[in-house]
Amino acid sequence: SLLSASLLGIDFANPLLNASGVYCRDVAELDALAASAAGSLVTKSCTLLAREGNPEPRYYATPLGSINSMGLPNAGYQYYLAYAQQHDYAAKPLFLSVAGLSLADNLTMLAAIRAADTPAIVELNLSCPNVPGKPQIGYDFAAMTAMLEAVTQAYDRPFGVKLPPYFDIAHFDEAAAILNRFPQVAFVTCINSIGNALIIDVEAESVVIKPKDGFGGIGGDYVLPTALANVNAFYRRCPAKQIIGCGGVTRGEHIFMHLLAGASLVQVGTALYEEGPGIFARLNDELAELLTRKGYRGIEEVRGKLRTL
Ligand SMILES: O=C(O)c1[nH]c(=O)[nH]c(=O)c1Cl
Repeated sequence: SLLSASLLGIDFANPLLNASGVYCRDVAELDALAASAAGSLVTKSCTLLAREGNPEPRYYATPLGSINSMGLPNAGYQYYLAYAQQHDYAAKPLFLSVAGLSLADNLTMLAAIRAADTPAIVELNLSCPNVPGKPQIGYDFAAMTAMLEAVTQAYDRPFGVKLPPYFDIAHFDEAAAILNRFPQVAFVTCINSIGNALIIDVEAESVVIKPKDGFGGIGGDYVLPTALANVNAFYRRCPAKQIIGCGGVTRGEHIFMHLLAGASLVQVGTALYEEGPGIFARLNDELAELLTRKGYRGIEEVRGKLRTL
């Protein structure tokens, strides 16, 4: 139908899902997403052991978006694997986001996920922490290569990677060249939050979140152009892979932009946090109205059709 989407040969009723980390940390939230108009859902990035995460306030929203330094609070990978094993895949697909604190942790989690033999699709979060003092994995190309070499040995199913935003053409080139060495990396999710931003409250003359002296990843309106550029950069450079867009979606026309840029599915983070799962019905309606007004019969006709001048 009009909004039907496809990834890894799997059918989706529509291209929308949550961004990992938003509205997906416990069963109640995951069940609410499963019951919503979202075409699929992804779990909070998990670690080997459960984590409380950073002290609060660790999330703050402004009229233009959000800032967070959650610190990977999650119930531990077995919790999300158990959820994946009871999920009704006939209703909608489910993604498991994995963000091990070490390569060893990722290998342990992926081996368990593989052994469970669930239909869940793995999204490997490369914005996970690296050795202290070194940049996150997504910004350490040697570590990223080593991680993918080890993961593709341990996990023999197609999976995807969640990338941080890049801002330099040479970085798009280098990151894509690494990913293209791994055909098993079947999709790329662009982008994670733009890291280490700082939001200031003038009234209080203060930062707005407690961890890291107020430094945190931003999402929302702040990041839409960067998200679209990363979607299109990897769409152009990775013709054998699919792209999941993430960043800056608050209205149907933003989903349309992500589709034009090359996205097959589109994730919603900050706007979902602020509006709740009802947002998916609104966004699907707005997207359907836009597609119909423009004479499209399906989102497949839109994907990657961005014109240049
Ligand atoms: O602080 C977090 O939990 C977090 N926050 C983000 O904005 N992206 C991530 O990938 C993670 Cl893991």
